[in-house]
Amino acid sequence: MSRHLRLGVNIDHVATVRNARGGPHPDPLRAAKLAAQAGADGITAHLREDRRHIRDEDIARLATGIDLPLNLEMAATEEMLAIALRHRPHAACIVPEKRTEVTTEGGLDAVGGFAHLERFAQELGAAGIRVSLFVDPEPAQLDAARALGAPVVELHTGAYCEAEGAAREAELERIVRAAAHAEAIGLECHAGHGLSYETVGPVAAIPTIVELNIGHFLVGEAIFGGLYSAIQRMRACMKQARGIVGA
Ligand SMILES: CC(=O)[C@@H](O)[C@H](O)COP(=O)(O)O
Ligand SMILES: NCC(=O)COP(=O)(O)O
Repeated sequence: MSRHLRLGVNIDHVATVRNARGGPHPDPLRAAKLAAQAGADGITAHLREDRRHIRDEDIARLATGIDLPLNLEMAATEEMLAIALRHRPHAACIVPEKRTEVTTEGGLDAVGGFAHLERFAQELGAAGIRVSLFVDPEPAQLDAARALGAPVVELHTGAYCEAEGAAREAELERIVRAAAHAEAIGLECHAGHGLSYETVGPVAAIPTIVELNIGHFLVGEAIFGGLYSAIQRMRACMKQARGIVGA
């Protein structure tokens, strides 16, 4: 196993704060550059169809303005496919979207949506973009991702983070099993959604997970101690869980 666990910092909610006043501040690109200085391995941005946070011009600026790999989260729509093909991010993570949801409520249904997703996975992959599917930790979903030719899955950790006590342990067990299944069938395994200092450790300790994407909690913590320090503390939690000395 690779002991280094990559941290992708999701800067969506910097844009949420910016959009509250309609001006340019705070700038997600500036946040992305700061995240790089603080030790992020990548930047994640979700261009929602309703543009509630990240906007088209943010993706254009991130695609050329940062030295880190950009992971574009996108719904499987023609509009988003065209944007991804125009900007050619390092990776594209296909996510489900419901217009009225407060946040991404669950994973993509790669089994039921197989026929629809096939062309998106194929066209993104053919353009040299690393395709990832954001799925619930269910083996059948991983099998479908594999059959679609996606090299990567990102396991939705929202249910684990929201649960408490025995229910959280059960959700963690689902993630552990799914991560093992991902490795068994040759998929690179990422995880994310809702992770915090409190919840990150057990997920970071799963040896077959190689990347975590974390956003909302870090941006929230930035209010109290700054983004740089929030990222560094998250990084330390991840290293500690991975057994890296000096965390
Ligand atoms: C897919 C995912 O987990 C993130 O992109 C997250 O959804 C971003 O925040 P919102 O769900 O609030 O848009
Ligand atoms: N794909 C998950 C992600 O990018 C970050 O989710 P969150 O930490 O903002 O909930």
